[in-house]
Amino acid sequence: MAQIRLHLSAGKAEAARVFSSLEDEFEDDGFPLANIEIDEAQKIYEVSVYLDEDTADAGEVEQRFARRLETDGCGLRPQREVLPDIDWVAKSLEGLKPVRAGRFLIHGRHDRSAVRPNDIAIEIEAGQAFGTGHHGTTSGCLTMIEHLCAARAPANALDLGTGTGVLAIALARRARIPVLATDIDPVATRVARANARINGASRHIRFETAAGFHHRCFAERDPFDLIVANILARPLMRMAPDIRANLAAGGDVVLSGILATQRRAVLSAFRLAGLFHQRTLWRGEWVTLHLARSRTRS
Ligand SMILES: C[S@@+](CC[C@H](N)C(=O)[O-])C[C@H]1O[C@@H](n2cnc3c(N)ncnc32)[C@H](O)[C@@H]1O
Repeated sequence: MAQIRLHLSAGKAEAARVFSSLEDEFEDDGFPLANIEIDEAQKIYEVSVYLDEDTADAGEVEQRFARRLETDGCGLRPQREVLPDIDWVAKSLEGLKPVRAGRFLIHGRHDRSAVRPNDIAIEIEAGQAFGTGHHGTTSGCLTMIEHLCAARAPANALDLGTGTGVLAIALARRARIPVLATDIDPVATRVARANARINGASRHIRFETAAGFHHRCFAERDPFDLIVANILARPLMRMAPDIRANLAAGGDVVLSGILATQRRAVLSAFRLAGLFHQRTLWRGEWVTLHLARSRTRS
């Protein structure tokens, strides 16, 4: 349904006074009001009231708006704009188009039709946890997982900081191996567990809430031949010795959540821990790193 916006522009103090007067006038009617700075340099503000085009008494509302301005608006004249009818649900989903990374297609429920025959499709709804595939760190990890799985199949993986569980699900679906997926945030662990169920990956993945490596599940499941951790540079650097200690001989590590400017510092911290750079993927300002226990593997 189209909306009508009645609006006027004024200086800061005048706009605040008009806005407060309109709040008094319309507070019982529930019409949305806004007072937004539209010109920072000249300190010009725009005060608006929004009403649906089919509001029964739209004409009367417009007259009340104009009357208020006559008394409290120093003769300011309102303007009227009809806003086009927008499908807000479709609009909000536009930013969440399916994401491809290697063979993986990460998509929401509304985009099941985008799945092609050879895709490994993972359905994730944007919600309470991080990891819809749209962020460069997640897509970097997915691409790196695809690359590693194609080169040498891992047998026992860890997804540290699982968020929505997207990387754990990708590993389970791609390599059909046991995955331990942990997160410091119990909400994320719950969301990830539900996502694994939706994506038919539950039987491969064990989810635990844990800060770093502080949980007995690591001792029960290590050593891992693939550790994926998309967290942030500083916590990753702190955890470098633990990551190394939980990695099997010949194992691989994929790290992300690292800004390009932090890449050298992260590589140094992990070199000190005995893990060596193999490859970097660049996604905008973010990098995803592949490290291994040997200097020489590709
Ligand atoms: C950037 S998100 C990554 C989510 C998902 N793995 C992805 O790639 O999209 C980082 C996740 O790590 C979790 N996290 C942060 N610090 C952690 C820690 N010390 N131990 C475990 N999880 C942690 C956060 O709660 C968050 O869910």
